Amino acid sequence: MEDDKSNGSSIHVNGMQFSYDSQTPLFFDFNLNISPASRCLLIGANGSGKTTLLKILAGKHMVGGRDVVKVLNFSAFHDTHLVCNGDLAYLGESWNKFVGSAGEVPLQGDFSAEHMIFGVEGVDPARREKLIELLDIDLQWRMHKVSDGQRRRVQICLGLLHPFKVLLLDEVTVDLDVVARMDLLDFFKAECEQRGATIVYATHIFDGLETWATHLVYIQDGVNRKTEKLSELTELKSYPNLLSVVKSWLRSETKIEKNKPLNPPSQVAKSTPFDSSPFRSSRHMAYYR
Ligand SMILES: Nc1ncnc2c1ncn2[C@@H]1O[C@H](COP(=O)(O)OP(=O)(O)OP(=O)(O)O)[C@@H](O)[C@H]1O
Repeated sequence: MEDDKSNGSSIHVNGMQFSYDSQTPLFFDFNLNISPASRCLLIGANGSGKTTLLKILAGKHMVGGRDVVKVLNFSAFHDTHLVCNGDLAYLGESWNKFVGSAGEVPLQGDFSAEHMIFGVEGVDPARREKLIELLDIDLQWRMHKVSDGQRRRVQICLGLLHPFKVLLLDEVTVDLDVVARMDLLDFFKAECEQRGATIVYATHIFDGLETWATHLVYIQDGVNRKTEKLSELTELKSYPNLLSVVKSWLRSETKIEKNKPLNPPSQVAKSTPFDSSPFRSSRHMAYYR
């Protein structure tokens, strides 16, 4: 019988292991629970594993069996309807390099914002209008001629057209001006409060997030160091803001790394016959979904 420990979590990761190719595992026995309707910040130094974790949660890497990485109680990788029906949405790397692509091959063309946004089928017209207005998109924009921030707005709009249940954001506000960023954060907050959506947001920009986020997950070198409600974060009482708290964590992290490695040698990957199996963890398979 299936052992379900997700306890109603929107996101449940149980004993996850993941490594790129035959490298030392980035994640080793990684666990995570994120409750419905939470707005969770994913925090960590450069290279700590935030993007990789979000991609795994988005079903882009096949990791472990069906019960290791679960979103809305389904397997993030195997249950493809999660992404197809829009319940699970991921907004990650920008279109700066690839306006459109087939795998890694960029497709070049003259697309208008209107062409892209109205090309998405089954969308509630009122939601579409609201997003176009919120993101201040000019439907006549030619996608190969607009600025990075304008292109990013169209990308965000496309990603939000369907009313997601779980949204994974990998630093999507970096190209946006301050007004667009704050409006978007307000929109996300309303989506969680009104529809019970869950958001995980990886960022290095903490401005305005103390009152926006409900939870925080802090990872260091693929290790879940802290999962906490923001209201229960004791450090926020002794530091002026979240930025100072995170700065103190990352500074002390450098000292830990200098003194001892986080992963004991026993956790370092050994080459096994499974490495050459087509069923090992693989990012390549995700390109064909
Ligand atoms: N395609 C890849 N192949 C091999 N190693 C990779 C690949 N992508 C990421 N890594 C490694 O995995 C680790 C985690 O990278 P990841 O991009 O998840 O970090 P991050 O926390 O998102 O960093 P940042 O804050 O800089 O965006 C890094 O050490 C990185 O070098």
